[in-house]
Amino acid sequence: MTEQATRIQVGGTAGTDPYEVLVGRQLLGELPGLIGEGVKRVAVLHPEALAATGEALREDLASQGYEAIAIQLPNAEESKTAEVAAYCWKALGQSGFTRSDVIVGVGGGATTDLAGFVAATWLRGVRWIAVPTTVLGMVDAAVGGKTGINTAEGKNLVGAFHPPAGVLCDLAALDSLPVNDYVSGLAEVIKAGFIADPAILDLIESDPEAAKRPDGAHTAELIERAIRVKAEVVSADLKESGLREILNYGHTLAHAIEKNERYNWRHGAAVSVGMVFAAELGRIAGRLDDATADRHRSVLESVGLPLTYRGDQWPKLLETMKVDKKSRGDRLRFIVLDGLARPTVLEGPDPAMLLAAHAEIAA
Ligand SMILES: NC(=O)c1ccc[n+]([C@@H]2O[C@H](COP(=O)([O-])OP(=O)(O)OC[C@H]3O[C@@H](n4cnc5c(N)ncnc54)[C@H](O)[C@@H]3O)[C@@H](O)[C@H]2O)c1
Ligand SMILES: O=C(O)C(=O)C[C@@H](O)[C@H](O)[C@H](O)COP(=O)(O)O
Ligand SMILES: [Zn+2]
Repeated sequence: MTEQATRIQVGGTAGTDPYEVLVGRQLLGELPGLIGEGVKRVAVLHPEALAATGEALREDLASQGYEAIAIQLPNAEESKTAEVAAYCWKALGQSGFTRSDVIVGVGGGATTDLAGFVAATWLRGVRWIAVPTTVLGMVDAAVGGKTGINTAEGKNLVGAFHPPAGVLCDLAALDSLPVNDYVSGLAEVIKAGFIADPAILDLIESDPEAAKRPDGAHTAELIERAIRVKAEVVSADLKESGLREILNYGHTLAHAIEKNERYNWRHGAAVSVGMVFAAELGRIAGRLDDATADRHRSVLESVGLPLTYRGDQWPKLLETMKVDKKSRGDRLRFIVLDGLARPTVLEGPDPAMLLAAHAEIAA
């Protein structure tokens, strides 16, 4: 039985299909409605860490009459590869998966990115539903239709825009999330605070310890506020022709760090360092005031997120940043702040400026 849930609408503008993000508890009763009529097969893609959850969901769907299969993926970034996508395509092919069948991705952002990518590519696109089970998945990855995998050259370099038919954020899933992964997700929540909704920062600063816990006083509000920021942006600009770039705040450097660490750093940890870098860049460019730049360090540190990265890696990071999706030709582009909740693009910054910003995050 579905309890009362918060419903946040996404899309429905500029020819895109609308869908809802539900936030609450015991939401799986909503799944059959989202799967829709005339569906014969459902594939549940889940990470190894959620083997029991994935199997329980498969059994539940089978008991409702679907031909349900579970496809187990490696945990975390190991699932975001061409090999794992090919493994899924094979499983779908062997089960006779057609265009009227449905994929359900249950897991963190890595799982939903991969599940969405498999849905986007199988038969050139089948319906999919996201059931995010991490903070980061709920507030960011499962919402907005960016799906994809990593390649040897960089993060998320192959993918497609393929929005889900619905997103079910069951807050109870967060109870089993390791604290390190919980905190990693807070980086994207804090990002939403800096680019659009400073009330998020106030809530975290009022009790950083509570912000790190699923039973914290403001957990649901923080998650819902961050989802609303994301929903509003992607509804206005699904394919990142402009406004959506603000969601990439901190990501230019973050993705380079993740690649440099062979994807063994959590995305949120890298985004934390990337936001400190972007704040320094904004400050050095004369756009961001000292207080707001310093606030990045204090709020990120208060929940235990990293602020620095190995200083000897700069040449490699700079090289990797050139294939960032915001780059145009040889020109690097960064999202910086003109002030709190005033994101903007910094085009082709002077190399000396980049080096100076790097000095501020170099360990
Ligand atoms: N598509 C987008 O718009 C978008 C946005 C932000 C991030 N992302 C992507 O999301 C990924 C990061 O996602 P993440 O931070 O959720 O990490 P993740 O998916 O790697 O999950 C972290 C770990 O937690 C495990 N896990 C997941 N849910 C659990 C639960 N409830 N209990 C116990 N363990 C659980 C996973 O198996 C994994 O080992 C990155 O690949 C990033 O690029 C995508
Ligand atoms: O949804 C977006 O747009 C974002 O930029 C959100 C980011 O948090 C997310 O990590 C996204 O996957 C990055 O996109 P990319 O296009 O830089 O790979
Ligand atoms: Zn991100």
